[in-house]
Amino acid sequence: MNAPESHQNFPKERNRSRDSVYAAPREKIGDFVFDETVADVFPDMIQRSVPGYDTITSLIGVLAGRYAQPNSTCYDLGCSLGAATLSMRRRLHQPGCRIVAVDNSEAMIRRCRQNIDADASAPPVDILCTDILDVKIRNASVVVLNFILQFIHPEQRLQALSNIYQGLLPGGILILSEKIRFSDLKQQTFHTEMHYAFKKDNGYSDLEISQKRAALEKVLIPETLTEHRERLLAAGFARCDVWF
Ligand SMILES: C[S@@+](CC[C@H](N)C(=O)[O-])C[C@H]1O[C@@H](n2cnc3c(N)ncnc32)[C@H](O)[C@@H]1O
Ligand SMILES: O=C(O)C(=O)C[C@]1(C(=O)O)C=C[C@@H](O)C=C1
Repeated sequence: MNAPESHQNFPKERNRSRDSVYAAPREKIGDFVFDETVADVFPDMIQRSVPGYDTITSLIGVLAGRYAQPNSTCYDLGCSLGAATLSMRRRLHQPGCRIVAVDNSEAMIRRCRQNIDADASAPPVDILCTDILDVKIRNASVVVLNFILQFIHPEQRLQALSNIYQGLLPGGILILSEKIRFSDLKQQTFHTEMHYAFKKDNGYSDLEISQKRAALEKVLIPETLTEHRERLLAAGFARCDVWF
């Protein structure tokens, strides 16, 4: 398939707005929220902030094409503008498959609907504006959590994963992407510095990086790979493999 060079999982006409949400100095930094301002620039923001985002999102579609089962449902939980939904939709060839895309931000869901409407792929998509903790997962062959578990309160994460596990068909998969934390201080410092360097290289200023970091501090709670692994096994998953 042809993949345009940037924001390849979003329709072209929604690619243009550049993220300058944290560019101007702020007296007080409130908690980060997925509101209209963020939704407007989201394709640019996430691509310039998350190393590997486009590759991961494209490969979610490849994984769905491989693991989706006929007459089953693929879930995109915390779908934002529908990038993972579109990536899966374009690669699902199994008969009777549908996608359920869920996000609790109205600003995101409104734009997600426009993106799905503008896409001509065949599998039906249901778009729900609700909390992923309130969604009963049923008859699922593929469930995607692409950079969203990190925004769920840590005490609610086991419940979220157990709910997903209970709704998965035999042979079904959960694809989980997260920003991770390292328990070794030197390793954590190295990765933090690399992440800042990535953002600077993508045109963010020191002020933008530090103001956004302050806004995310209490909202995006990363955990170690071990914590994720142990929780996935506690939720019932038979195995947990790092694929990227
Ligand atoms: C970093 S974005 C996810 C990116 C998206 N999955 C993608 O592939 O482009 C996190 C999203 O999770 C949503 N979110 C956060 N907490 C949520 C919750 N409890 N229920 C539903 N959506 C939630 C936010 O509104 C936001 O759109
Ligand atoms: O960790 C950061 O600094 C980020 O910017 C990451 C992150 C994310 O992983 O969701 C945070 C919020 C935005 O939605 C885009 C990217």
